[in-house]
Amino acid sequence: MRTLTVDLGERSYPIYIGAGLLARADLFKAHLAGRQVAIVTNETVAPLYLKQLEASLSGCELTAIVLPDGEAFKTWETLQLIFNGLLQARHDRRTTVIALGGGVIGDMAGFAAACYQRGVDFIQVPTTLLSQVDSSVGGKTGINHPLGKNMVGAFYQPQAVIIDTTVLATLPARELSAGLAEVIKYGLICDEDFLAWLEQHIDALRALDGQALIEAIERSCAAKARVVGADERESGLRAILNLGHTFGHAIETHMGYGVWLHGEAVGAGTAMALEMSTRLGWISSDERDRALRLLIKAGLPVVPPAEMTPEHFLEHMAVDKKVLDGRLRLVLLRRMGDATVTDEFPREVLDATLSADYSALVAQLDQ
Ligand SMILES: NC(=O)c1ccc[n+]([C@@H]2O[C@H](COP(=O)([O-])OP(=O)(O)OC[C@H]3O[C@@H](n4cnc5c(N)ncnc54)[C@H](O)[C@@H]3O)[C@@H](O)[C@H]2O)c1
Ligand SMILES: O=C(O)C(=O)C[C@@H](O)[C@H](O)[C@H](O)COP(=O)(O)O
Ligand SMILES: [Zn+2]
Repeated sequence: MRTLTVDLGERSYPIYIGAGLLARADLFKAHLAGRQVAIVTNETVAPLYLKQLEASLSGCELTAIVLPDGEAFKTWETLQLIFNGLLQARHDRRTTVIALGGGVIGDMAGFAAACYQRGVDFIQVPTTLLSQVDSSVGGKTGINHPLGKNMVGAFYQPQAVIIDTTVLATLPARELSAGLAEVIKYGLICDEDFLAWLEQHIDALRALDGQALIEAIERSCAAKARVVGADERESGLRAILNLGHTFGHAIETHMGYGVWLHGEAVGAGTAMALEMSTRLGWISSDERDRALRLLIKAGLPVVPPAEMTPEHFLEHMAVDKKVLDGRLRLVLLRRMGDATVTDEFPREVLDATLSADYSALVAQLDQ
């Protein structure tokens, strides 16, 4: 087992990474506030892993809250189902909420924990690659609004993150690729060595090689822990974790939540951020192409949806959480492995990025 720490003073917590950790009763029990535990999961994950987790929590007073599955259910209405489950089973302030599932479950269960009786403890047990490398770490919790992604939520840190890598065996290939978008993100924003490692190991990761997965998860979580430890509430540096997300969130909102997976939208959004960084002269077209090849090898889309016009993008991007005083701020690459958040770009470069021909960009890659 590998153990990392998210260093946030009195809110610091461990991230445990290893094969078979769902069976480690000792890890779970070390982080419970009291005897009451509410497991929040969904109708896909419950039949696969709920019994295993319940076995590790023997002796606890358990409630399982099983939600409908999908990004389209990351809503107020579903949040209310969590509160109904907690109240019906008379959960008190010493309850621990355990999120068992992907990022949708983790974000919602964390937000419910932040709100229930003004805050109860929670533990993240992420079961998708995306949630193991990104969403379970750092305390961003929340739900979507029809007008914008993750627009209602709270910063609320878990007590621990327990990552069992064996659960990835049942993850659909499309979801694995979506997770790789966030893994590649870390290489691009802050770790060029990791980017080179990913180029060497992308096939092994897609083939679910256990050692490669553990290394990718550990390096990703370490990068995220470093950034979050330096800027928990995104007053500056943390925004680099949003590479590709301003464009990507526009795609998710415009297409309807769940039509494009979050990781897929981040893949295409990252291609747009790479293109804009190239047009600004910050990275070369060879460097852009190198990153595009890796995204494609990971099984990700790098061409935004054909039905989205520049005007559609601009409309959705105007409600991005990084907008300040009406000014759009974007995460772009100054160099490979070095991201920055900036509002200093000519409007024409943004317009050119939004109307660029991404299919042509892909077509020239192999020529
Ligand atoms: N809080 C953050 O910092 C943060 C970071 C990145 C993404 N997010 C959010 O995370 C969400 C995306 O998370 P996601 O990609 O995990 O999607 P998800 O939670 O929808 O899970 C993807 C699918 O995989 C299924 N699944 C989960 N584990 C499985 C397993 N082991 N075997 C088989 N099927 C399994 C789920 O039921 C679902 O159908 C988005 O809402 C995004 O906004 C949050
Ligand atoms: O943890 C962060 O900070 C991130 O930006 C991670 C992103 O991958 C994630 O999608 C996050 O939910 C986006 O946050 P938002 O504040 O832009 O909604
Ligand atoms: Zn993301």
